[in-house]
Amino acid sequence: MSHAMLSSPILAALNSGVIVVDDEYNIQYLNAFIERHGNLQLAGVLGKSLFSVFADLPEAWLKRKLMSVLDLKTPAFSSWEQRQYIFKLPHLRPITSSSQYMAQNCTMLPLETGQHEQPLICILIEDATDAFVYQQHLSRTLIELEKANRQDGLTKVQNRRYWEEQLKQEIHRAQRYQHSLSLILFDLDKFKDLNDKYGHLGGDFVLVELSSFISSLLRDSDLFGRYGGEEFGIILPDTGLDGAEEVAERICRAVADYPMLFNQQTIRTTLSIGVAEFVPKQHFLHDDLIRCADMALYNAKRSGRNRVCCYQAGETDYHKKAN
Ligand SMILES: Nc1nc2c(ncn2[C@@H]2O[C@H](COP(=O)(O)OP(=O)(O)OP(=O)(O)O)[C@@H](O)[C@H]2O)c(=O)[nH]1
Repeated sequence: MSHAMLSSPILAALNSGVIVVDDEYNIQYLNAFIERHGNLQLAGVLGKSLFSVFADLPEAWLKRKLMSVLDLKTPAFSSWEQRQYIFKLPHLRPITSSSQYMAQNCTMLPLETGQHEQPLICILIEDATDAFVYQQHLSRTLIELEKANRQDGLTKVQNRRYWEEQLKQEIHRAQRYQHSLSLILFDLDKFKDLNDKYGHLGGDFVLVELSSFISSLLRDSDLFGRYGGEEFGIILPDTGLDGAEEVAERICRAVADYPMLFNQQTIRTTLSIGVAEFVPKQHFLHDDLIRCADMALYNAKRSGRNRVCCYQAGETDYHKKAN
């Protein structure tokens, strides 16, 4: 293949990279695109090893690829999805991306040469940075959407739908592996009065503040969700009734002692908390566990609020809700 053909104006003007190497990986040609992005001149690298000119190439991998192109006389490919880039070339876009390097689709082609001429391989480098950045945005958006789908919009703890799904899964796990599992349900005391006194924004502020404060008191493995207006649930995997009661007592005391500053006013509130333990028996569903914790919660309301009540086995009905 003549050098004149390799340096045709079309190759020079191409908006993709072209590098030609021989069977010893020495550079026989590279076009203006590579000169520009790689900050080098063809004259300065002609005949030099590809691997000495481009430091950081995945040498063993690329040699294997190029060898197979020569041996099989068929093209080989590498897409940015498999390997973000082969040649460490900076991209020239004023865009924000997690990478400063050009994402690339590369094609390695065997070039037809005369029988007695040295075999050549052409490496085509297509700039795929736009696709890479678009894909990054898309993945980030999907992660955010997925998170939003699980979160309560106001308090950022799990929303009811997701939290109940978690409870079903944890019950399934506890059944299967005979693990203990407990549930805490709590409700803010006299929240209606708080709303009346500080306005709905004050009420919202308290829900957000307490959610964040209570989250900080829990283990990473505990699952905290908003069950309804001012009612929340915490699933405690691998925790029996005594352990759950201890956690509930700690939360109850910490919240009662937690002053919240809203519009230069200090707000204090308390919780009524019900605790129930999962009973590993057949047909015990997540609804049953919620019902047991709910009974205990209403007992806590009934017996004066700002306290923890545990569900006692055998209780079968709600005590009347306190006024
Ligand atoms: N600010 C605010 N208030 C809410 C929200 N969801 C529910 N509420 C209010 O919470 C109050 C709950 O009142 P009740 O069910 O009577 O209970 P309570 O006043 O807390 O009294 P006890 O539970 O018996 O201690 C209602 O006034 C609801 O409007 C919310 O997202 N933001």
